[in-house]
Amino acid sequence: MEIDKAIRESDDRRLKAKYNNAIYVIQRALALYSIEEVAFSFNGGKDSTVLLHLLRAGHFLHQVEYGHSNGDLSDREFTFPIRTIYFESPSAFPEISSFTYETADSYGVQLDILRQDFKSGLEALLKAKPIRAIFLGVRIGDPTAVGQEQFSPSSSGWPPFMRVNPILDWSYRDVWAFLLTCKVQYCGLYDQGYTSIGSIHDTVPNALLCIKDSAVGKQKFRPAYMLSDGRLERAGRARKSSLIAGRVPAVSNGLKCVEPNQSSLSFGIIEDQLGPSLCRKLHSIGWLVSQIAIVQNDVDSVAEEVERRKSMSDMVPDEEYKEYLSQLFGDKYTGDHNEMARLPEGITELLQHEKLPVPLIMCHNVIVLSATNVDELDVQWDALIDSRSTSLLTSLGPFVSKHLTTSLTDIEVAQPLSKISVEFPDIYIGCYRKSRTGPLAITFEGKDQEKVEAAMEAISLKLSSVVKQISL
Ligand SMILES: Cc1cc2nc3c(=O)[nH]c(=O)nc-3n(C[C@H](O)[C@H](O)[C@H](O)COP(=O)(O)O)c2cc1C
Ligand SMILES: Nc1ncnc2c1ncn2[C@@H]1O[C@H](COP(=O)(O)OP(=O)(O)OP(=O)(O)O)[C@@H](O)[C@H]1O
Ligand SMILES: [Mg+2]
Repeated sequence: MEIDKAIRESDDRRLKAKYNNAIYVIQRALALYSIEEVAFSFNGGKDSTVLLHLLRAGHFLHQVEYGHSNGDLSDREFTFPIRTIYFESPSAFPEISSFTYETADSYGVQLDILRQDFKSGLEALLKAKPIRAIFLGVRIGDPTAVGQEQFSPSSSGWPPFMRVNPILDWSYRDVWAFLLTCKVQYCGLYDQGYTSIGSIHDTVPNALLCIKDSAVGKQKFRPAYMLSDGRLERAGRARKSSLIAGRVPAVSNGLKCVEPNQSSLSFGIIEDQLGPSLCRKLHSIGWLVSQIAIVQNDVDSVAEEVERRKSMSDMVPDEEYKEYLSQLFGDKYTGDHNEMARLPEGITELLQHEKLPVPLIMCHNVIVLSATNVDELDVQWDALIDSRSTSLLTSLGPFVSKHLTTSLTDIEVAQPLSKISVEFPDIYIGCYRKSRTGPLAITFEGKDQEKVEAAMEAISLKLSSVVKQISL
């Protein structure tokens, strides 16, 4: 089986682990349900293309395991036995529709075409067929994945069936690693900068892949697999709603910051001022920021990112917060603002302060700051520090920083520095050069002043012995 062989021969250990897990889920589903009771929801997108090939491999391995095949069958002799449904829509990209049909043809997939909306189509299908489980190419970053597991019953209000999500835990990189390793065809739109494909009305190529072709003066895009930050996969998809513009700009659990993309921050149209400002503030009270994430400014994207950082449940309307908003907006308080009152379920505290028109939100170890500019951030930060009601902020002492400069080259300082960083594991050592030929500045940061000074002395000694060796 060519897919199984390609993965086994690859030396990408992460991909192998993801593949094995997905195959395990598929095989469990095939053991739990008969072949007539399962269906595959295929739409020609990259995730469902991955799933198609996983299902081909999973079914093949299942057959071998149960002794129905000796494993010698050529893949093309194999008719794909799982009922496959495609919800065809007039607003689908023609490239996606034709890829879906062509792929089905190539792999012996019999397509059941449904032309209703998802819910009505599934209701009709489940009445007519004994289907009990449906395979979907949903992944954890998708807005619809929130709260789902690899086996998740359909939601209430939907006909009853089991949603089986074998690639739920796959990242954007995993998807591309699989498609490229297995050398399978995918829809050509992904080579034109599309990174996630919805309808023709809400999808454009991902601006992060744009290359300006100066000769012709028109835009060109790199292929989807070149997008380095998979979290921005949906940057080419229009937002479902613009209900909460300006809300929830910064979330920090002490080590990570999430910043919704305001006014196309992520496209470089405006300069990010909140991120650096918040980093400085966190640093001043002893926190290190290890990551800043920029996400779309909508409820789903923020919830997903928070979910990734700290497992937290769905966004639900919060009455107390709604009350604050209605006081703030008075008569202008509309349905849209109701959306703004959606907070993560399991919220632990609303942090009130006289200087804040609306309280800050704290959920477990995540603090949500709702500033839209640096001035507002200052006010919210002061209120947060002032209240000191969170142990997140109180337990840490500030950093002590020292630095020295040297005219030695990077290569000459590399070895002494790595020795010192082993000797002083709790001191953060960094290097930077303001210009390529200028002196190298070495910074030392830590909570214990004596240790910072000891590390600096130790490196000075080591560097001066390098200088002596050079001058000898
Ligand atoms: C086979 C299948 C099963 C689905 N099951 C559910 C479900 O149980 N609950 C739900 O809220 N949406 C379900 N959906 C809808 C998807 O979550 C859908 O992608 C989402 O509502 C957004 O669709 P849109 O982006 O096309 O508007 C299902 C869709 C498909 C194709
Ligand atoms: N029109 C459709 N017909 C059948 N299944 C669908 C349809 N739209 C979505 N699905 C199912 O939902 C899954 C998730 O859709 P989603 O759009 O997130 O992924 P994709 O289309 O496979 O890839 P991409 O994120 O690149 O668009 C699909 O993999 C597929 O299983
Ligand atoms: Mg899609």
